[in-house]
This record gives sequence, C-alpha cells and structure tokens, in this order.
Amino acid sequence: MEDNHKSALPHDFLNQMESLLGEKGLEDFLKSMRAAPSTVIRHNPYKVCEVPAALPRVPWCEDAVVLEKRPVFTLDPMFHGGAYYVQEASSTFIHHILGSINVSGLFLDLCAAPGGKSTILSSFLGHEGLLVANEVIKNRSQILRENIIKWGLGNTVVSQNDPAQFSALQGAFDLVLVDAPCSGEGMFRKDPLAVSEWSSEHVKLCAGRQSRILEQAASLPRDGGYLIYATCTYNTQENEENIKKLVELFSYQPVKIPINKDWGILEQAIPAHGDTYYSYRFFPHLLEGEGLFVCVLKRNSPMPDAVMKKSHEFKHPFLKRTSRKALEEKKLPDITFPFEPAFYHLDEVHFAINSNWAPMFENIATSLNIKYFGTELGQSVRNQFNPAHAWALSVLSKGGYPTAALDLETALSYLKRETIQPPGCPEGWVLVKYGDLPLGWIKNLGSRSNNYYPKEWRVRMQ
Ligand SMILES: C[S@@+](CC[C@H](N)C(=O)[O-])C[C@H]1O[C@@H](n2cnc3c(N)ncnc32)[C@H](O)[C@@H]1O
Repeated sequence: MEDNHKSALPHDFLNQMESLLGEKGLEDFLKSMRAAPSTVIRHNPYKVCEVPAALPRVPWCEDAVVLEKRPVFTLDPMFHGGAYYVQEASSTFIHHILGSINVSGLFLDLCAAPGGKSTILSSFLGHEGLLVANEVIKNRSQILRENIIKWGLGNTVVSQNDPAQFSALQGAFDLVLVDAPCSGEGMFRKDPLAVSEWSSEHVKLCAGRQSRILEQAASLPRDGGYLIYATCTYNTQENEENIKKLVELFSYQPVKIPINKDWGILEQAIPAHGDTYYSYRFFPHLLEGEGLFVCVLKRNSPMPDAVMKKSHEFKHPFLKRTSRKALEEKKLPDITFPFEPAFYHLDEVHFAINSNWAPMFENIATSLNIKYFGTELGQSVRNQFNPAHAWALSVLSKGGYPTAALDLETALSYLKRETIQPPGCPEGWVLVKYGDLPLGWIKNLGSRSNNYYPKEWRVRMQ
C-alpha cells in the first residue's frame, strides 16, 4: 500500500523529501499521505456559529475546530451565511502569528483568493483596521469578493491588481502577507492535480515567480511593519532560497514566533545576510494539517519620503463621496455603525466604510482596480431604497427591517433562489434568517414574494 503511494509520487519529489526529512522521516511522511486529511472549520467571531464544545480545537487557532467527518457544506445555510470558513488546519497558523506580533492598522493580502487567510486578517482587524485583499486573476478575484462579503466585517477593500501595480502604496502597510502561488507539494494529499502538475521545472518556475512577487511586496510595509511569506510547498528553492534573496536586497529583521513544542510545528533557522531568520514548517506526519512554510520578517528601513498623497478632494472617475444626510434623503434606513462611517456611491449604489480609513481608502481607490470595499448598503431606485445582499450578510445592524426565521428546508429553497413564502411575513423587504444568522432578503408583495438571493451564488445541488 505504502509502496503504491510512493510510486504515485514523482521520483524527484521523493528524493527531495528524503534529503529534507531523512529516510525515517520520509517513511512517516508517506504513511501520513495515506491518511484522510482532517476537515476543519474556522468560525467567524463576529457571527453566530454554534459549534459543539466537545469538538477538538486546532491548537494554534482557538476559532478553528476539527470536525468528526466532512459534511456537505453546500447544503448548510450557516456556510452560505458566512458563519465559518472551511480551511485546512495549518493555514490557520496566521491567526497565531497575528496574536504574537500584535500589530494592527492597514494590512495587505497580496495573493488573496479564495480568501481563507484574508478572512483571518479581517477578523483580527475587526472594526479598527483596514485590509486590502488583492487577487491578480479576475475570476479568482470574484470568488474572493464573494467570501469577503460573506465574512461581512466591512473592513476590506478587494482589488484585482498585479503586485507591480502597488508601487504608489510603498511604505503604506503595517503588515503584508504574501501567500504565494507555489508548486503545492503540501497539498498533494488533498489535490491530485498538484501531483500531476509537479516537476522540477515547475518548482523552478514557481520559485522565479515568487521571487518577483516578493521583490514587489518587500517595499510595501512601513518601517517597523511586517512581511509574512507563506507557501504550501516543501522544497527549499521556493522557500528558504527566496527568503535569502529577499534579505540580501531589502532590510528586514528576523521575527521569532513563540510556539508550543507539542504542536508538531518545526521551527528551522535560515542563516542569511549575517543573521538568523526563522521558518515554521508544517508536515502532515507531525501534526493534523497539510504542508505549509511560513516566515515572518520585520522591516527595518525608514522610508525616504512620504508616499501617501494628502488630497482633500477625492477625484475618482466613478466613485463619489456622499454624506449621511444626502443618503437619508435617498431613504437610507437607520443603521447603527460600530464606527463613524464615511459614505460613497457608485451611480446609485451606496457603500459605507470606517471614516478613519477614508483618506487611505481614497488613495487606494485612485491607484488600484477596486472590486469591492466596505459594505455595500443598497441602491436608490426612484425614491426607494433597495437593500443590498452584502448588507444582509454584513455584521451591521439592519435598520429595523422585519425578519423571518426559516427552517432548514425553506432556507435551502431560499439559497436555491426558489420562491418562498414564510408564514406571517409583513409586506415589503424582509430579512430572512437561519437561526439568528441573516441569509439575505425577500420582498413580500402580498400575493407572492421575490427572492433576492444573488443569481450567481445560488445553490445548484439538490
Ligand atoms: C496560494 S494561493 C492564495 C490562497 C489564499 N491566500 C487563501 O488563503 O485562501 C495564491 C494566489 O496567488 C495568485 N497568483 C497567481 N499568480 C500570481 C502573481 N504573479 N502575482 C500575484 N498573485 C498571483 C493565484 O491566483 C492564487 O489565488
């Protein structure tokens, strides 16, 4: 059995793993490759998510629990309402890193889709900070946008840009995460495609691409800000070698992350540029999770000049700033914000963001290709306000709209975009919920109701 598995893996990969782990290590690694990967969900600390207390937690992330078996997530309304994110355990280590270095402010997730790590960054920032979640590939930026909307904190700007297009934001960020595209060796157990695509040539190609991304990313944190580099692969070309190149070119200090030795994470020293940097390596035979490499660095280089333009007038081809008063005239309902909001509109579609971040957001919006930001509240149509789906899924209050609690069957019908008619529903806009978790809007017209669940998100599974 073990030999079968061994023969399914590329010969050069096995040699590489043997030089990393030794003969016995490779044997244990191959054994772990035959075991089923665990299923982990990380719940949204800002939403209602009932998780049985008896389930084991991921040791480095108190929000993440290991499920006994993998349910059909597509048929769980809580999944669609953003109550949790399905994420393999090792990746949730970003949560532990953030708690250890304890930095807040403006974060950038440069390679963000589908958004697993962005949702960790967003939860950590809460209502105080701002996250730019960027994904260069258009289709993937749409998935990222959807996951950010479902997470619902309203503290995120989704952009679709190449890393090279961030040059106007050099020195702006308190933290930059580069979770780079890689050869995916750490995902071999979960993703047979990663095995079939693997070759030494592909590793080389990935290492070159990561090095270019890191060179663009390295000047984005402020002096004293952090750069986190992560991959889900094991080879040293894509990992240690890239860190060595980076610290030769840019001034970064090492950061040591406290870990508990029972967790099974390997801390390894990377000697580079006369200093010792640290990597945190995850192997499936040493812990319950997939393969991961992480290195945290602290920028040590005062910026020569202030990079942010201090513009008082926001000039953007489509996006305009507006006031609460102007919005009230457009029938915006009464919303209690956990921060002082700044409002913007794109044609008649209205958005809110924490006003503390408005000047920075305006700089970002003029230099990047923005796909989403803050919370989309709704659209003014002929003296009426049509609430947005994103607002339903957001953690903001819902301005006194009536609600209807759905049972599982009706909630699934709603998510499939079928017509539902909850009993006792008043006429007009109604927020539908599963338990206490908002799922979206319906508009009750009396004789029938319209389902406003987004067409492109609807559940197709029967
Ligand atoms: C490992 S994935 C990110 C996973 C994500 N951080 C998460 O936790 O859900 C790497 C991402 O980088 C994107 N990518 C591909 N080529 C890139 C490039 N040249 N520059 C920046 N990002 C790139 C991929 O499309 C992919 O979404």
